[in-house]
Amino acid sequence: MIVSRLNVDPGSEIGDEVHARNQGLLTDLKGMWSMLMDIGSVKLFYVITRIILSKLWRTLWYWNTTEDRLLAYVKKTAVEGDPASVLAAIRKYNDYEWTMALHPEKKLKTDEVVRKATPEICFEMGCYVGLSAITVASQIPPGGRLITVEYVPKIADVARELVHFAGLDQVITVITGTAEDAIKVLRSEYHVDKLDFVFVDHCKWQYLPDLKLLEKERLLRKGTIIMADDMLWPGAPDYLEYVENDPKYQTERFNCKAILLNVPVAMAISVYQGED
Ligand SMILES: C[S@@+](CC[C@H](N)C(=O)[O-])C[C@H]1O[C@@H](n2cnc3c(N)ncnc32)[C@H](O)[C@@H]1O
Repeated sequence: MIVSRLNVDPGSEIGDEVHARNQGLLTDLKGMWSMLMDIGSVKLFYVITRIILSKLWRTLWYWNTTEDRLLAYVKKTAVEGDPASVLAAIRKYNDYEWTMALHPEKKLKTDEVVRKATPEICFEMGCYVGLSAITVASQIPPGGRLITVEYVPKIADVARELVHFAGLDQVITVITGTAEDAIKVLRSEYHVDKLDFVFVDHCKWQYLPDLKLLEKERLLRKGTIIMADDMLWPGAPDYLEYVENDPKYQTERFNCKAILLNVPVAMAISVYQGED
């Protein structure tokens, strides 16, 4: 192609030479590109740029947000009143467009932990559209409940709609606001005495302060399970250091890989050993 654009006859000697040089250049470029892609930060930059550009394109084209599109997709494809089908549709939507919803391996681990623990009173920090909330709510025993907090009002509205669509209004309460503010009113406004299970998945620098606030408000009991996502990437090192070293917690890590980046990620699963 390049040869003909240069107006050189491909069959001629000069044509062959130009063609060979182009091929060499192409191979060099490919080599350089794959070398760059091996460098973690470049790969990270590439993946994030791709996600942002594809989201921007969709947002301008459809003139709505990722969460609006996800909600419409779930309502169109899932069965109303069936949490499993809502979860499957949210997951399927992730194949079309990246969202912040919990990745499949971690969802399975959450299923397992909650099923074994049979917690009645659960609290989540960082609801997003409710994938992890619906996951937890699907596993808790009858009569149990989950209070979840989402900081962005529009996203909290989508989560409420999805919870309603899944038929879980009686089980899940979505609070709009910060986890910190919610913790302060859990006892007075939501009649929580002690929490059996806590899922931590909001902004990483708030993990530790909010955990300490739960301790201070005496909302943890001996045996409360605290599951925290994104331990290694993006990472909450101060939180991990605390739950892995403070004798008030017994912690194990669940290691897996991030889907897009193929980098190691982990969840911390801690059991509170402190006083009630
Ligand atoms: C990683 S997403 C949560 C994903 C969700 N747990 C799931 O698996 O489907 C993090 C969410 O936490 C919310 N968030 C960030 N900081 C927060 C805070 N301080 N309090 C409550 N929500 C917060 C963000 O708006 C975002 O929707």
